[in-house]
Amino acid sequence: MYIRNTLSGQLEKFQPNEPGVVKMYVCGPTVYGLIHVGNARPVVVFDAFRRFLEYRGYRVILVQNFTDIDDKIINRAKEWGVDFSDVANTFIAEYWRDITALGVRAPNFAPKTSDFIPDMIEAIKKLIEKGYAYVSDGDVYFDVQKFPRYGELSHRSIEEMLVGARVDPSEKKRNPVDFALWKAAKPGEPSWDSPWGKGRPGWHIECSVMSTKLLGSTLDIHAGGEDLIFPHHENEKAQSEALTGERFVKYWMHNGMIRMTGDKMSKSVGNVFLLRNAIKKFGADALKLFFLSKHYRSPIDFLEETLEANVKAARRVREAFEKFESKFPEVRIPKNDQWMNDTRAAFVEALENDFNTPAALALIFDLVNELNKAMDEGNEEKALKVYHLLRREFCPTLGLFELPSQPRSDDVTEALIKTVIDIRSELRANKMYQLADLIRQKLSEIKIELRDTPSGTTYTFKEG
Ligand SMILES: Nc1ncnc2c1ncn2[C@@H]1O[C@H](COP(=O)(O)OP(=O)(O)OP(=O)(O)O)[C@@H](O)[C@H]1O
Ligand SMILES: [Zn+2]
Repeated sequence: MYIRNTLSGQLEKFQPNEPGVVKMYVCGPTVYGLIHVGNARPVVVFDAFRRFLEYRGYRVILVQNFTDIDDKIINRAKEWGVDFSDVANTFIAEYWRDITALGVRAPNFAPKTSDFIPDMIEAIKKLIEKGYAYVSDGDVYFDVQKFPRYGELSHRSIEEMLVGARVDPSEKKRNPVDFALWKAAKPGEPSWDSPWGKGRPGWHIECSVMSTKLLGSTLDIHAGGEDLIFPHHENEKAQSEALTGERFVKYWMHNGMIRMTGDKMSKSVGNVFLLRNAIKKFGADALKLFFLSKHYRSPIDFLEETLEANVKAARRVREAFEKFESKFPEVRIPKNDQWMNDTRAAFVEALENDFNTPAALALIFDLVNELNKAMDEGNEEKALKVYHLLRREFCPTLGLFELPSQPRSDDVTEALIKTVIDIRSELRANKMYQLADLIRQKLSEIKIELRDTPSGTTYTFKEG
């Protein structure tokens, strides 16, 4: 199997440290709000990758953290007049709801920052002892100049970083590129006792500590969105390697960004489509097809047309399965043969090439056509073989079609809205504007927004 390692920028043969075992860490969400479609991409992609490793016989130990101490969480807690942990625990619960609705398997461990504070303090103490970190007025910083390989992952030099760095004269850092390991407490913020006074850990140290505590000093795979390469992963790497003297990660995998209206879908930009609304509108399988139809490293634009095509594709697969299942309600297992082995080999070959899910999906769709053809021709034996590979091996390996189909804004709803729009257009044509406006208002109350365009009236579901 080959994986493109962000560290080398090359395709590399995959060989975990311990034969047969894969230790994998994925950076999880900062829990101060509901997750959006962009946040769901690494979750879906790396869940599928983990399933594929298991399909290939590896025992995978997957850790995905929750960042539950952060400025954004603290600000939200102040705004809402609750404790920071109430905000975090609320959005952790909401996260599980969303991920379950999406049909993604939970990681083996889901640690929270707040559960590992003593370990983080220990790690920071060691970094100071080893000369990689310094205390400055209650803060502790990592001294990047002391770590010669700093910049190796993001492929930039400290000089380049300095050009972009903001120099604040009140800074307590020696160098603007240095980053915080520990931040002194500000009034009204959650804080913990430490040798440097009350404070809280910086963002990067948490992932270094939680990953190595749970998985050991070298991880086989560290994954996350490419927006995390710098500074987050660069800093995690520097701290961890400075601490242990060993290589932190064998393979770094980064997914490309989901874009909306040209930019990265992001809470700070405000161009987000919440995952739960997307599941409601398109269904979990169409969404997963949307993520897996492009290579994990490519950017994808979140476009209605693309999603609609995925909805149709998902429906086509489901219909073929349902047809087979209604014809043959008993579970039957085909005898293995050369064709099945060759087909498996083609599936594996696609995914062993830097997890090329578009190629694997193309094979799945070809097989769906074969399934339909075999059923039409009454070739039961062939139909069973194709069905078996699809339903019990390939689709579960990518996490597809496991949940009961979820009615999105289903066909009946769609037809009803269109009928109402037609009646409203008729009213407008007859200058009965009051009634037409009443219809618009009533639809808006149930979160359906109408837009009159020169080519007719369109509608969207309002967020929230
Ligand atoms: N638009 C996106 N496309 C793909 N992955 C994303 C996108 N936005 C965030 N991610 C990934 O989601 C995971 C959770 O990250 P986190 O909670 O820090 O989100 P975030 O980057 O703060 O989101 P936002 O920018 O919306 O605040 C990370 O792996 C991150 O790389
Ligand atoms: Zn992280």
